[in-house]
Order: sequence, then C-alpha cells, then structure tokens
Amino acid sequence: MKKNQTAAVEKPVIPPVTVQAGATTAVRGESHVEEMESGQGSHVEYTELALDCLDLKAQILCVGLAAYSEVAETDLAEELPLCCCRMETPNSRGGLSALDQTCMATESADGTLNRCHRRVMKQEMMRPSNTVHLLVLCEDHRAGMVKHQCCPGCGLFCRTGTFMECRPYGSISHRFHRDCASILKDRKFCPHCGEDACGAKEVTVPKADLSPSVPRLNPGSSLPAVSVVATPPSVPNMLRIQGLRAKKSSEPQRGRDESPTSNQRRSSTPTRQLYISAKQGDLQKVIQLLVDGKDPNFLMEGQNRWSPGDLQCVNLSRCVCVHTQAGANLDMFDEDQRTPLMAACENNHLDTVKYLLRAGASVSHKDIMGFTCLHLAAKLGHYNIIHHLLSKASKYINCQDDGGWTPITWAIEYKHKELVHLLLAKGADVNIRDKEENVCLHWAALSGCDDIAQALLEARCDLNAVNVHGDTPLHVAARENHLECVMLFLSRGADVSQRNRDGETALDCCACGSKVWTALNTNKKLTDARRGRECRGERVLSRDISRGYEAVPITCVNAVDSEPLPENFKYIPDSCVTSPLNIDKDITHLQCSEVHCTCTDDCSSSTCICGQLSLRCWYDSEGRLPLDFCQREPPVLFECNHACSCWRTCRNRVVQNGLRVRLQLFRTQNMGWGVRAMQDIPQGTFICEYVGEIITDGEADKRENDSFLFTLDNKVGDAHCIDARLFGNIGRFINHLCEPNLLAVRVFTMHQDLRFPRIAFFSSRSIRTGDQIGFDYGDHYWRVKSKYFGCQCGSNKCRHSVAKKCVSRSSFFPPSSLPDDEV
Ligand SMILES: C[S@@+](CC[C@H](N)C(=O)[O-])C[C@H]1O[C@@H](n2cnc3c(N)ncnc32)[C@H](O)[C@@H]1O
Repeated sequence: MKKNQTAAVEKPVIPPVTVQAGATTAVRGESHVEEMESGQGSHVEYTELALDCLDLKAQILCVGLAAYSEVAETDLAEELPLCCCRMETPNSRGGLSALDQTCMATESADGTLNRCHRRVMKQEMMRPSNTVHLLVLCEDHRAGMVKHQCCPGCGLFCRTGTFMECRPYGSISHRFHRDCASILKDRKFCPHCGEDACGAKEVTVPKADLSPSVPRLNPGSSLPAVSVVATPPSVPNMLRIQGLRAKKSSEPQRGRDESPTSNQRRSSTPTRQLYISAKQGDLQKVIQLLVDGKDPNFLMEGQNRWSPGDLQCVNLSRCVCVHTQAGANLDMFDEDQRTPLMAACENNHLDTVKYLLRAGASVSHKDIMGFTCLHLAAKLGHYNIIHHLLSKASKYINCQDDGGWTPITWAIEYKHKELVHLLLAKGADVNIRDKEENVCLHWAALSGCDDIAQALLEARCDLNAVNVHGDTPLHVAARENHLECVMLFLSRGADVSQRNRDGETALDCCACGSKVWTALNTNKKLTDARRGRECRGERVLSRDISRGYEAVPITCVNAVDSEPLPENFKYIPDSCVTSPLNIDKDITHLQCSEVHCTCTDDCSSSTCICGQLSLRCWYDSEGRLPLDFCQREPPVLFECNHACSCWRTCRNRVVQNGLRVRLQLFRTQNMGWGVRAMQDIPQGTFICEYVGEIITDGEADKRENDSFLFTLDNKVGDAHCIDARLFGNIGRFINHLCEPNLLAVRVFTMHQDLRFPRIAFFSSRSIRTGDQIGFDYGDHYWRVKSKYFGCQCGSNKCRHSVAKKCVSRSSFFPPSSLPDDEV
C-alpha cells in the first residue's frame, strides 16, 4: 500500500544527530536525539527532534514508498549507487586550516567551472557521493548539497547552466550532469536515487536565476553566460573524479565504495545503504534514509548479517528504535535468519532487548542453526538478558535448536554457573535429550564443572543416561580427565562397569595411572566386592554400628537370614556403670610411670609390685605385643596414663587409643551374630576391648541373661563382671572359637584399681581378611552352657560340640584367671 502513495510536498529534513555514549535510550522514554551542533547560519530545513518523538512511520507514509519505481526494486537497481548529499563527515583535520576556511565548492555551468570563495562557517565536510572528495562548504553550498544540487558523478554543483533533473517525489529535485548518470546494463539512472534517468529532464538555469529549475524547452538556446574562472585548486581532484566516474560507468557491478582492485562485493544500493548504516549504528544516516523513504524491512542478500562487531556501536539501539518506529518488521532476519532481537541478545544490549520485546519482537524466532534468543544469550552467559527474556516468555526455556540443545545446555557447556542456576530455578528440563541423546549431565561432564554437575544432579538429571555412543556422563568425565566430576559421579553411585557401544568402561576411557584412573579403579574394586556380597545375598544393615563412636566404622551385614540389625543394646565405646562402684581413680594412687616405664624404644621396666603384675611396656614400635607374649597366662598390662611424665603419644598406650582395625558384624550360619576381620591382622595386634556395664558378681547372679557376662576375677577384693547385654561395643558379638585367634588380656590405663581391669583382645595369631574372630570362652562357660547347646565353632579341634550338664551361671573368663575351684 505504501508503494502506491506519493508525497505532495518535500518532507522536512531530519538533522544530523549525534548520540552520546551512555545516553539513555528510547526504551526508557528518556532518550532524545542530541541537538546538532549549533552552527552559525543554521538551515531552515534542519529540524531538531527527540528520538522518542519521531513519527517516522507517518513521515514515510507521507513520502510514499510507492515512489520506488519497479526498476528500483529489481536486482538491477540493487546494484545502483546512492548519493550521500545529506550526510556530514567530521573534518578529520580537526579545526579549520587557512585553506579550509574558504568554500571548496565548484559550480559547473555548461563546461565553465567557478570556484566559490565564500567563508566557511562549519567544519563538517560533505560530498554528493563517495567517488568524489569531501568538501568544506559555505552555508549556501551546504544548503545546495542538501537539496541534491551537487552532481554525484563529478562533485560539481549544478545550480546554473544546463543539467539533468530527476524528480522522484514531485517536489524533490535531483541534479546531475547528463554524462554523470549511473549506467547499469546499458541503462541510465539518477545517481542520487537510482531512478530511471529516462524520467529525468534536462533543465537550464540562467546564471543569475536561483529559482527552482524548469524544464528546458530548447536546449542550447538559453545557455547562461558564465564566466570562466582561473583554474581552481580543486581541478586536479576533479580530474580524478572524472576518471573514477568513467571507471564506475564501465564497471557498474561494483559499488561506489569499492576500490577497483578489491574482489569484495560491496553494498551499493539505496536500500542496502539503509541496512549497512543500521549495522554500523549510523543513526544519522538511518534516519535520513528512512525519511527519504527507504524500506525499513529491506532484506539484503548475501552479506547482510548483524555481526557482533557491527552491533557494538552505541548507536545501534537507536537505529533499532528508529527502524521500529519507521515500521520495520521486528522479526526481519538476516542471511543467518537472525532478527534484531537476536542480535541484541547476543550482544548483551539489554535496553534494546527490552525495547524490541515491548514492540512485539518474537522470542521464539529461530536462526539458521535453530538458535533462539535464549540460546544465543545462554551461550554467552548474558544473565540479565536471559532473566528478562524468561520474565516475558518463559515457555521457550526448553526450546531446542537444530542440535537438540536447550539454552541451559549452552550455559552448561560454557560454564556459566549463575546462569545455569537461574535456568534451573526457572524450570529448565535437565533431562531433555539432544540429537546425540546427551542429557545436561553429559555436557557438565564435558565442561568439567563439578559445581554445575552437582546442581544438575540435585535437579534430578539422570546420572546413568547414555547417549547414542553408549557413553554415560562418567565416560565423558573420565575421557576428559575431569577428576572432580568423576568423584562426584562415583559418590552418587555412577556405574563404573557400564560399557559403551565400543565395549569401554569409564576406566578404559582414561589414562592408566592418572588420578581419574585411580579413583575409578578403586571404585571398581569396591563395587566388585559389593556385587560379590550381593551375589551372596548379603544385605548391608548398617554402615557403622558404633554411630561414629569408634575411629573406624563397623559395618553390619546379613547374608544368612532375615534377622535385622541388632538394636536391643546401646553401643558404647567405653565401659560404664549403672550403680556406684567406687572405682579408685585417685591420681595419687597411680603408680608413677617413671618407676616402671621410661616409654622409650628400649623400655623394659619390669618392677613387680605383687608378683602377679609385670610393670613394663609390652608394646613394640607398631603397638603390638611381642610374639613371645605369654598366652597361657598373659601378664596384666599397665599402660602409661596422665600421671606419667611422658607424652600422650608415647608407645605404651594402645588399648586406651581404642579400635583401629577394620571389623564387621556379620550373621553367622549357626552362632547368631559374629565378628570378622576386614583386613589382614598380624599377631599381637590390639583388636578391641570387651566393653559393657561393670556390675558386681552379686548383681550378675540376679541377671537372667548371662550370655554377655565377662568375669573380672582378680582374686583381689570383690568379684565383678562386665555385662554387655544392655550396653556394649563390638566385643559383645565375638563368639567362642575352640581354635581362638584372640587373646583376652587385662589392661590398666587411666586408673589402677586392680578390681576393675579392662579386658582387651589381642590377636593371638595372624588373622586374614574375612576370618571370624573369636576367643576361648573358657571351660567354665561351656560347663554351664553345654546343657543347652554345643559349640558351633566348626573346628576339627572343637572341644565343646557335645551338650553337657548345666551347673550354674555362665560367664567368660580370661585364661589367666580361671578359678581353680570352678566345676
Ligand atoms: C557374647 S555372645 C556372642 C554374640 C552372639 N553370637 C549374638 O548373636 O549376639 C555369646 C553367645 O553367642 C553364642 N555363641 C557364641 N559362640 C558360640 C559357639 N561357638 N557355638 C555356639 N554358640 C555360640 C551363644 O549363644 C552365646 O551365648
């Protein structure tokens, strides 16, 4: 419709404008076009307008885009040059030189040249086309330039004499010399607007007559008399101009900005100029061209692209605004099918993005790669852009590009952590598959960002997802040698033995001996062990029955029956009392370590105080009892204590340091729960203490369950027991073995009240991983218990497998204190 309208009058000229960097934009409604420099002798045609106030659409409607001839819309016309009569260029030399202070315009009148000598008021330079030199002009010639009275072909003014005149919009007059018309494929066009020169008329203006030109009725009959002036300084330039013009005519396919030697195809058409000016952020020219009626929706083929470099110009956003107000199709796209909104998103121009969204630009538009605005901004980590886009159009958050990638995928790959968190918070789907079936975790594994991977796992991204290659995220992280991601995935249960399409496990994907390899290999061994247990139907009931009270965790497993974790007792790391026993803890009663132990490597103090106790340090440098330690009647051990002068780290402190070997509570086939070693243990190693409730012998007699009683009979004072029935440690689960591998030894540590020794188990021989540990409950125990059951230790040397007559309460006895009179 616009194309059929014509303008009755020439529209006002939009002034040259400058936009200061950092000036608020039209989006906020505060922006305005800066005033043109207040030059002296300002022109009436120049109108200062605020950008927001521009109603270019109306102006352009008024001008009538229909003024474009059909020729102008053909490919042929796209190659035509365009004048730049209304453009100013800053004087690169800064201020005006003495020479510049004189107008450089030359009037051409029927072959006679006349150089202007008027004084110049403004230093900005002008020219009708890029093929001629820039000129500093007086105010009169500046006005003439704006009115297209300067010939773009030769750069001479056509204000008197005979010349061609094109009137594309009726009142607008484009002047040029007949020989300066643009020639393209044997056709002539107006060098100002590209209109067919057939429509131009030859007119003659008498020298003194500066009124609007009129068609020349009789060419040659009314030529004005013009004076031939001396050759002006600019004549050599004009020779060059003529030469270039001839070349342009002979090579019409080239653009006017193009050097003859350049192979690059240059933009040269009127409409193309609009696009280029917009790309360059040349707001002044954009406005000019739009007002001149150029189509804001023009799509240039071949070279048009909103490249990042183009878009860094501060004026761009204003150009976008102007385009928008001029009626541009907001979703017009370039050769990459990118819209201005996409360009603004990619280049982090938030204000422009806001403006375009308000104006109705599409968020869902996809470029040639299938990218949306969200993809572009996500890839570059433009947090605020994404935030704003999602606030307006959150439904596109999971939009996939041609690779099947969502915006969050791009943010992940480029490690934009904050952005990933934003997208997750806004509902990004982390399990959407791309074209290779990757999920987000694959991309986190590739980038090696464990923080992001963790966030994805918390967002329930599938750790075991496999892509078309059969790779899990663990495969990818291993291949990329990203240790942190590998550790994270393993800790979350990634399957180290999963094979991809090539039959590779993650272990096969990394360098042998690397940290990643070590982590994966360790995990594989543990996994294999676990799987072995699972094959046996073993269930892990607890990862630590001590609840962290021991230095090493004690797992509990059951591969035998459905018995649950034993919870009918309270695990305690040290013996306790439930009624006062008056244990002598008087520090002054402690035997001084100096007397019996120097706690040095050659410590061998052996002062005996009662004939029964050997006061010496028995431990070797590894904290083990010597191989010749008497097992039949083990001596009582006195460890150093707080009354000693030695350090807490001295060698004579082992039992008081607590559990150090790895043990496991397991379900036996026929002895209920039992304890086994989870590591190889050398002979003489402290295993654990028998911990429980310290009670009197009388109290023990009253207790119904005697299965956990350990007698502390020292033949010194009242007899006491440790009852581990209600309170105990791992020691309460140690079964009787007729071929024991443990030796119970009395030990004193922080007190030396001989009625209350601690019962410590040491390995009486070497123990292998997986072996059940056990001690000899003693003949007394079996004399009591054999009425009810026989020993189930399974040893060939079992001495208690046959049930015998019960006599009384049972309890365990350390070998060295078996009562002589027990029956
Ligand atoms: C201190 S508890 C040992 C842990 C016990 N197996 C459990 O399940 O709690 C002692 C009890 O274990 C069983 N026990 C220990 N050693 C045994 C053996 N060699 N043969 C049969 N039963 C045994 C007996 O029931 C005994 O009273």
